[in-house]
Parts: sequence; structure tokens; C-alpha cells
Amino acid sequence: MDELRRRAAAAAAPRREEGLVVCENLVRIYQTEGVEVQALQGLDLTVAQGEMIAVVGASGSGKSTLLGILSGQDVPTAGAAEVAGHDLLAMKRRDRLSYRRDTVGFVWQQTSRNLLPYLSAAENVMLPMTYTGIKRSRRRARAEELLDLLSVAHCRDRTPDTLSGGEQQRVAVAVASANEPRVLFADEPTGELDTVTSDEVFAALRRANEDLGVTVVVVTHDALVSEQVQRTVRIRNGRTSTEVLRRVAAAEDGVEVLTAEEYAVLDGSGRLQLPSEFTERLHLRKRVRLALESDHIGVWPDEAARRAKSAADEAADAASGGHGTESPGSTGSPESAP
Ligand SMILES: Nc1ncnc2c1ncn2[C@@H]1O[C@H](COP(=O)(O)OP(=O)(O)OP(=O)(O)O)[C@@H](O)[C@H]1O
Repeated sequence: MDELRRRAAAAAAPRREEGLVVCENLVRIYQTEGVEVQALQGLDLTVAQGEMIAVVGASGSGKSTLLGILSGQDVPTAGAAEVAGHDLLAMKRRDRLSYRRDTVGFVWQQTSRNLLPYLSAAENVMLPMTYTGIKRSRRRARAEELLDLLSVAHCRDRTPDTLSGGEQQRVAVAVASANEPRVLFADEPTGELDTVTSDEVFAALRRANEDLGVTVVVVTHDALVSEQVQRTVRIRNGRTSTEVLRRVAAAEDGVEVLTAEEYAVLDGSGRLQLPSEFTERLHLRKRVRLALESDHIGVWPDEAARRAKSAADEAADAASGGHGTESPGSTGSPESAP
């Protein structure tokens, strides 16, 4: 009985993962003209304070939907999302405004969305500080410090139309960092830029992360960005599917090498997505057999499906001259397929 009570209590108050950004089982369903689109289908994501991560995924996988929710512009349909202790599902409208002003900063792909065209770079950076009660002289000093840190001090008195695309995006990072946000979200910040310029913008984001201590989440298609952060999270069909972790390790000869390892993401309910190249190769469909070994879990095709595949392989072999070898353990017939 005590055990049942303990389990019920645990289910009623699930222990949240620790992190500055925590999404658990996040769902976002759009309704348009009676059609339902499940943009996020139970997404889990944790970002630690001080981390800089990249989020990648095919078009339509849900990246922008996720950023819209985390930046306080959109509300999820279900699940849990917390940023720096703010519950994004329960947040009231007024709190949402101050959350967007003080807790998070954003950099969008379209430079025109980041900067006001009739203000100079320094005025653009000072603008978000207007409502914080900081004195004008202090606002100007901070704007200049930020522009200097991000290597765009020379752009201080120029309006955006006189800046290159890369300079505009670096000023945008300064604007997004003006109110000392806890997290900076960037949606394809280098999408419209060439490689060299994109490198400079990435360097500015890294500066914000390392020198200002801001946690950074970048949605990107740019390999230059996704391969330079320590963690890249891939979203597939509205869920986090894999993560690549990069580490510097010492090789036998003492030389430091960068290693990158890909992991599947296991959610709070024990679900994971198997990569399609694995499932297709082993003909894994619908059901699989699992076996617990001392240090890993084995995943095998369903026996009936495996027999059907062997039979299909044999038939293909026979058709091509019958020189193939029988698959080990192949005893079934196509009729036994599921
Ligand atoms: N406002 C909306 N109304 C209806 N459906 C939407 C809306 N916004 C997004 N969607 C749908 O939700 C799914 C996820 O879209 P989302 O824009 O988040 O993907 P994405 O990974 O950011 O794509 P891209 O890389 O092309 O920007 C898509 O099927 C999209 O069509």
C-alpha cells in the first residue's frame, strides 16, 4: 500500500529535469481550416545553464515552433516548458511581456526583423534598455561595450542600411544581449550569409555565450555552426531524435582530438526513435524483440517479419540465378509474414 501511495505521489508530481531550459513531452497542435497539424509531438529537451547548443532538423520538423514557444510568443497545447524558472504554460499575459523583455533575447534570420531601420546601431542596442530604468548614460555605455565586444564598434553611429549583412547580425546579437537575458534564441541567424560572414556571426554568438555567460540555443541548417558547438540536437517529426556530443579527448600520443558521438534520445517514458537506416537495414517494423544484457539492450526484428524478409531475399536470389546462400535460421515461408 505504501509503495502504491509512493508511486501515485511520484506520478502526481513528476520530478523535473534540472536545467535552465526544460521541455517535457511538449505538444503543439495547430488547427487551420479544420485540419490539425501536430508540429510538436511530445518533445523533450534540457539545456543547462551556460550551454551553447544547436538545434537541427528537416524543414517542417518543428524547430521554429519550438523557438516560438521558448521565446514566449506562442503557447504549447500540452506538456511542460520552463525557462529560468518561468512556467511557459501557466504564464499570464503581463508576465509574458516582461519575460520576453528581460529573460530571453532573440536573433532572427531576417536582419530587418532584428533592427529598426531609422535608428543607429548604438540606439538599436539602447532601445530594449529604455524600460528598465537604467540611466541614459549607462545605457549608452553598455551599448558601446556590447558593440565593442562583438567587434562592431565601428558601426555605432550607422543605420542598418549602411551595414553589411554580417554586421547587422552582430549588432542584432548586441540588441538581444542588451538586457542581460538568461537565454538567447537564434533562428537561422546565418541563413542569409556567406561562409566567412557566417563565421563572424557565429563568433559573436559564442562571445555572448562565453564572455557574457548567456545560454545560447541556435536553430540552424548551417554545418559550420552545428559542428562547432558541443551539443547538436536533432528534431524529427516534432520530437528530439538524436544528439551529437563533441568532446576534446587526448589521443594515445598526447595530441588532443575532437570526437563527435551520436546518441539516440531517451524520453522520460523510456521511448526512443531508432534511426531509419537501422530499422530499414534489419527490417524492423511495428514490433521488435528486446533483450536485456549486462551492459546493453539488444533489439531484434519480430521473428515473423524476419522470416518474411529471408524468404523475400531467397526469392530474389533464386531469380538472379540461385547462387545465394540461405540466411541462417531461415525456416519460414511468405505466408507466415505478419
Ligand atoms: N501557424 C501555423 N499554422 C498551421 N501549421 C503550422 C503553423 N506553423 C507551423 N505549422 C506546421 O507545423 C509544422 C512544423 O513547422 P515549423 O515551422 O516549426 O518547422 P521548421 O522545422 O521550423 O521548418 P523550417 O526549417 O522550414 O523553418 C509544419 O508542418 C508546419 O507546416
